[in-house]
Amino acid sequence: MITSERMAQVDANAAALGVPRKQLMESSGNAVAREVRAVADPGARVAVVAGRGNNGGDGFVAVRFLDDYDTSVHLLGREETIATDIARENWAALRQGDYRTETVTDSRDFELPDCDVIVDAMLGTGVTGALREPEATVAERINESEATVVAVDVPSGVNADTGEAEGTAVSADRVVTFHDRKPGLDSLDAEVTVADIGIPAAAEEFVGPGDMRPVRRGSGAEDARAYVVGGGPYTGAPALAAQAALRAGANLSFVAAPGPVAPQIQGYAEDLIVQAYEGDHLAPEQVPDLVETAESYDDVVVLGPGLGNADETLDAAAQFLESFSGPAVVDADALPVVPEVETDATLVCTPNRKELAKMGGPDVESADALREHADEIESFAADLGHVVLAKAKDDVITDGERTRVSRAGTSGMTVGGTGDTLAGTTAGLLAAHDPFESACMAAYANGRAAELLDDDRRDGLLASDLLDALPRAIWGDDDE
Ligand SMILES: NC(=O)C1=CN([C@@H]2O[C@H](COP(=O)(O)OP(=O)(O)OC[C@H]3O[C@@H](n4cnc5c(N)ncnc54)[C@H](O)[C@@H]3O)[C@@H](O)[C@H]2O)[C@H](O)CC1
Ligand SMILES: [K+]
Repeated sequence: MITSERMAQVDANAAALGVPRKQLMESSGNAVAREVRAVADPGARVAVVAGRGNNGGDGFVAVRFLDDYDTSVHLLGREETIATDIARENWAALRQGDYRTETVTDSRDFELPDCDVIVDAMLGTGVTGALREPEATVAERINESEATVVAVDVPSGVNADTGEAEGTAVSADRVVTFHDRKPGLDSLDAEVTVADIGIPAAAEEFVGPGDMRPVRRGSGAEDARAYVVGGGPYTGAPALAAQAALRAGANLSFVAAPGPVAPQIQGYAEDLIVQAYEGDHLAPEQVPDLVETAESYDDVVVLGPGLGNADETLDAAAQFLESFSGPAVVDADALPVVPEVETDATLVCTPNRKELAKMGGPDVESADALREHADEIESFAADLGHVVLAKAKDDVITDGERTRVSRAGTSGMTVGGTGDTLAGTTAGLLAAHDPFESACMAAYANGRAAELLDDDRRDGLLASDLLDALPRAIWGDDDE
């Protein structure tokens, strides 16, 4: 099963892998023609009713594969209003060939020709709301007709994700859908064929620019705040994480740190708000205040960077997670406590290979081998009940059901601190997005930031260099 949104992501990933959407459209149209062949013999009359989006484009392509049929193409709308280049190019191919085409701007002028098969290519996954005119009237005509109706991707007017229609919708005999089943098709009274359109498996397995759609298309959180609980023995880690959160869209980034190191953390960056607590390391007595602060401002917490592993600190980390119920990224020394606690918090855990083993996850022999253990990491995340972003050369991201791999990155990233920027980036995204998707996007963005700097930095990359490149990596330079 695949939702329309995930389909759009996979489609963009395929384009980045060298299989552009026009090529997919060619396969889709070919599959539609195959379906027509299954219901009618050569010579039969086939009317293709096409909309102005890519669903219509699939219909135009199908016509070129049906030269031994008596085809006619009915474009709903003026040709200047065809919405995409690839659909327009396929329309032009018909116009310049010897095909029967007409444009219909007023539904009152539309007469469905006598035909044996109707190809419904009016609207696919791009539908919003009830069918407008002329589509609504044309859908009624199609439904009154005796011809066999083959719908392209989804019957026009039906929401592919829910199966619901807000107004009139085409009632199809058959549906040719692409790549994978759509959740909304199961409830329909139609025979559904899933056509393989040649999307590379890598477009689904690997995180790509398409996976960045939630952040690139959506609006960020109104009031995203990050709250890094870190520092003590180390000061750079919390500063990097907190700055990365700002780069990933947080409006404010706080660091709660022990008094003696707070000025040093502040000294790295004027953009941070550093709040000092008593003592030289995190201890249980600080926890109630920290939890209260984080919860009262709906902060996304980053727990771990630079905390160290004093017994008291680990106890405090466990207590924090037991009483906190918001979203949090857990990293570094705080990771091993996660399996030991009962928590209502929504966690994204970001272990490296060694931290993964310390958490009770699979013991992976080398950083290069992480991906081979993806199934075990998935089961581990399912048992844990939290998202795991296991970081290595290839990152494995899983929520126990969905698992993806991010290959983005460079050899320069083995330098210290890149895990801290990853944790902070995850937090910045987690304020506005689903935890699994945030983890996928953060893994891709952190690696992509390094790729953007690779010409200048090579193996001399610093984690702090990533901060500058993160916004471009997140909001895009690599779209189709
Ligand atoms: N990988 C893939 O998913 C592929 C899908 N293909 C086909 O493309 C369509 C989706 O195309 P898209 O252009 O995004 O949308 P539509 O063609 O469904 O419609 C857009 C078009 O319709 C107008 N519109 C929206 N709502 C309404 C309405 N209620 N009434 C009237 N008009 C409406 C809107 O303004 C746009 O102009 C997918 O289903 C597949 O068939 C690719 O060909 C192959 C890869
Ligand atoms: K359709």
